[in-house]
Amino acid sequence: MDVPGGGGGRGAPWRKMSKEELENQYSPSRWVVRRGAEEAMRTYSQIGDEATKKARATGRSLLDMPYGDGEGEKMDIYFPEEVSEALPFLVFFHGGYWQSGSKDTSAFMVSPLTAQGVAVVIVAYDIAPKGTLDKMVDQVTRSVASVQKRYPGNRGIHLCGHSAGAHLAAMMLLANWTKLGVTPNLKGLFLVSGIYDLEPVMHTSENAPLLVTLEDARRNSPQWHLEMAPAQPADPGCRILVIVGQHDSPEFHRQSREFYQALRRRSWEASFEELRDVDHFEVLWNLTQKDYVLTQIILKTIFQES
Ligand SMILES: N[C@@H](CC(=O)c1ccccc1NC=O)C(=O)O
Repeated sequence: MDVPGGGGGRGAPWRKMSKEELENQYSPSRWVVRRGAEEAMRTYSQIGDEATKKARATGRSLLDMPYGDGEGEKMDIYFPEEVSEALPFLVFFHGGYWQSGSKDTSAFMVSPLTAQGVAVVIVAYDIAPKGTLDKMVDQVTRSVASVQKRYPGNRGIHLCGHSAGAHLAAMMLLANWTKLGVTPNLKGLFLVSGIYDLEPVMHTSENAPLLVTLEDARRNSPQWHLEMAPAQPADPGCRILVIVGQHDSPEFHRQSREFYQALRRRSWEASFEELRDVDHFEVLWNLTQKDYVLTQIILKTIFQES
């Protein structure tokens, strides 16, 4: 099979990069502008940890709800004060290159969203080396189906993912819901600083615990499916917002832009947003703030459609 004709094809810029340059492009912490790499990562974990503690201490929640039989197949559900049968849901998948991160430190957006009447679900999945990419995609698919089964009267489910989590969210566009016996009421996707073509990542040190082969990479690349697989009908009721931070690396910008363009070519209702003056991590920790531009975009989108 040939490689995609677009940015992932033979002429893709990453194919001409040295090993060091590729490593650099796919190390988000090396592109932060306001602090050192380690400090940025530390601050990110700290803010995620504090936001999660706050969400668990102050609001109503159901923690560690199983969405499958596996030990790691759990999700935390955070509710707004107002009890309602018909809540809009936002389901979040954390990042960490499919090998770090946890639902227990990823409730960044819970407080500002529950305060406005949105139920927020933070999903755990088996990161590598325990989980493979296929396993993670399957788990995330079942978590979304489980939200729909548990709350059939929901007023729409929006998915949000950061970095590797944006990849998992984007893979939901290819999910076979019929197999799971339920079609989630998907209204939108917020894809934040994501990776949609996994092939370049396969050539970096991040692949050591993942052990992704070229076939795994393609099977699990939404970009590849959009460009190469037979066209699937786009869902006109599902809006997709592809978001990248100004200080994300040029390769992260390229991945987001090309995924957005591929979505548009396949008739998805997609839009693209570059967020001013934020790096790969700040974009997420800013979601703890109700006034942050992305928090406001998410709320506006959810309430326009619910
Ligand atoms: N090793 C990476 C860490 C990283 O990429 C990351 C960390 C936390 C949350 C998301 C991340 N990126 C993609 O999933 C780095 O050097 O930036």
